[in-house]
This record gives sequence, C-alpha cells and structure tokens, in this order.
Amino acid sequence: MTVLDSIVAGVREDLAAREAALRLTELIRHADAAPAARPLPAAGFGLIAEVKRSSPSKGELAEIPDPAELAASYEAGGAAAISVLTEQRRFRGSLADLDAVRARVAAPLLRKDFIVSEYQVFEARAHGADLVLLIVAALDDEVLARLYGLITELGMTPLVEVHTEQEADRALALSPSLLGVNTRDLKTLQVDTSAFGRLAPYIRDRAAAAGIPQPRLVAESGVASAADVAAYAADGADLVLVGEALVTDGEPERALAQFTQAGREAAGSPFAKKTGSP
Ligand SMILES: O=P(O)(O)OC[C@@H](O)[C@@H](O)c1c[nH]c2ccccc12
Repeated sequence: MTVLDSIVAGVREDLAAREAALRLTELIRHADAAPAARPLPAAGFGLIAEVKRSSPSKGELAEIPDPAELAASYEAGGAAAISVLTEQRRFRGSLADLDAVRARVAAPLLRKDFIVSEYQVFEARAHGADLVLLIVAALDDEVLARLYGLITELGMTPLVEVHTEQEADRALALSPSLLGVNTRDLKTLQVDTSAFGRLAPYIRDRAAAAGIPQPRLVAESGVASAADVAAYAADGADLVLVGEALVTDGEPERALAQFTQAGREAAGSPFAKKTGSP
C-alpha cells in the first residue's frame, strides 16, 4: 500500500461520517446558495499560498491557531490564490479552516484535499471554494472526468495534479485550464524539484500536438527560498504553490511578496524557457 493509498483510505472513512451527518440533497442546497465562485487572476505570474499545519512527510510544521489571519497576510502579500488543506488526519486541516479563511479574504480559494467523490466537490462549493484539487494518481479516468465535469459545472476551476508523464497524458485528455506538477511523489513522499523542468516542456509539446489550449502550469512543492520560486518560473511555471516555506516564516506577508517578485523577474527574463507556448 502506498502512502497515497493509506491517506485516501482515511479520507474515505472521514467522508462516510460526514455523509451520514448531512444528506447530499441538503449539501447541494448549501452549494447552490453559496456566492458564485471566482476565477484566478487572468494572467501573469503568481503564488498560490497554502495554509498547512502538518504533513505526512514533515510532521508538524506550524500551529496556525488562526488560519484566517495567515490567509489575510497571504492576501496582503499579493497571493494569486490561497490553498487551504482540508484533510484532517495527516495535514490537520478541516472545512472549518476553509470557512474561516473564506469569511476573511476575497482571494480565490483552493480546496486542497484528496477528492474522490462528488460529495466532496459539493462540500468545496458550499464552503466557498473557487478551485478544487484533483490528484490524477488517486483517480481512475472515469472518476477523474466525472469530478472534473462537476467542478466546472459548479463554476469552479479544477487544478489537475500530476507527477509523471503518464499522468500528464491522462490530465491533458481533459484539456484542463490549470495543470499542476507536484514535484513530490505522493506514493513515496520524495521530492524531486527537477520533475517540473522535465514535465513542463513535455506537457507543452503534448498540448501543442493535440491542438488543445496550453494549460497554465502550476509548480507544486519543494520551495524553500525565493531562488526556488525563480527556478520554477524560469522553467515555465505560471504559478507556484508554496506551503511549508510560508507557514514556517515569521513574516509570511513579506516572504510571499519576495517570492512573487523573484518569480515575476525570472518569468520575464530572457532565460525563461517558455517551451512550446505561443
Ligand atoms: O509545503 P510545500 O513543499 O511547499 O508543498 C505545498 C504543496 O505543493 C503540497 O502541500 C501539496 C501538493 N499537492 C498536494 C496534494 C495533497 C496534499 C498536499 C499537496
């Protein structure tokens, strides 16, 4: 059993308990009543800043007693979007965190979880999410396509996450507007930041060959410094998702602004590799 399998098993148990407490028809009513989902800023390099207390690879990262306060500092620092982990067992997140953050910030919010059922997508919308993560490694093609369709139908944006070329091919079949490359392998928890530089041109070429619009690429995981953000941007990342480095920084607003600046400069530099993009 991989780490991913065991996380998903726990997620399914917690999900069953929530499904027993609130019927789907009732949940859909809440989702329908939520204010409309907002899109990501249309263009330009940006950071997706994550509210992350704990992780299976690193254990406790930060207490984060007030997730809304942290999110507000991300927003003040200029985050393009804010990611809120809602997985409870390994990441110590919750839908209550998403509610608290939603009540505080106007920035687009990503529900970061191991989404395996429609129920979780309606939950995301009911709790104010604008984007929903879909991890290709955790889903078969049929479920992936179904969840992708529902997220879109509800006006939200799917962030389709891959770690290998094969997963990238499966993601591209959906012609996603937003494609994430997680440089951490969720089956082993190993990070290899070079995976982004390898996969980005592959994805660009495959999208061009298939005649589909180029997705915006999100580099995920493994950022420790502004230089790491710049490296992802130079390799063609349109957005970079950062958790640990921000939650462990005493001044998240300043750190985020600095990371964003570094990414913008690298994305605009003549050395940036925009392979295959128009
Ligand atoms: O803390 P980091 O190394 O900056 O990583 C953030 C983010 O990429 C990571 O939390 C993540 C990316 N994809 C995921 C899927 C599930 C859980 C977590 C993740």
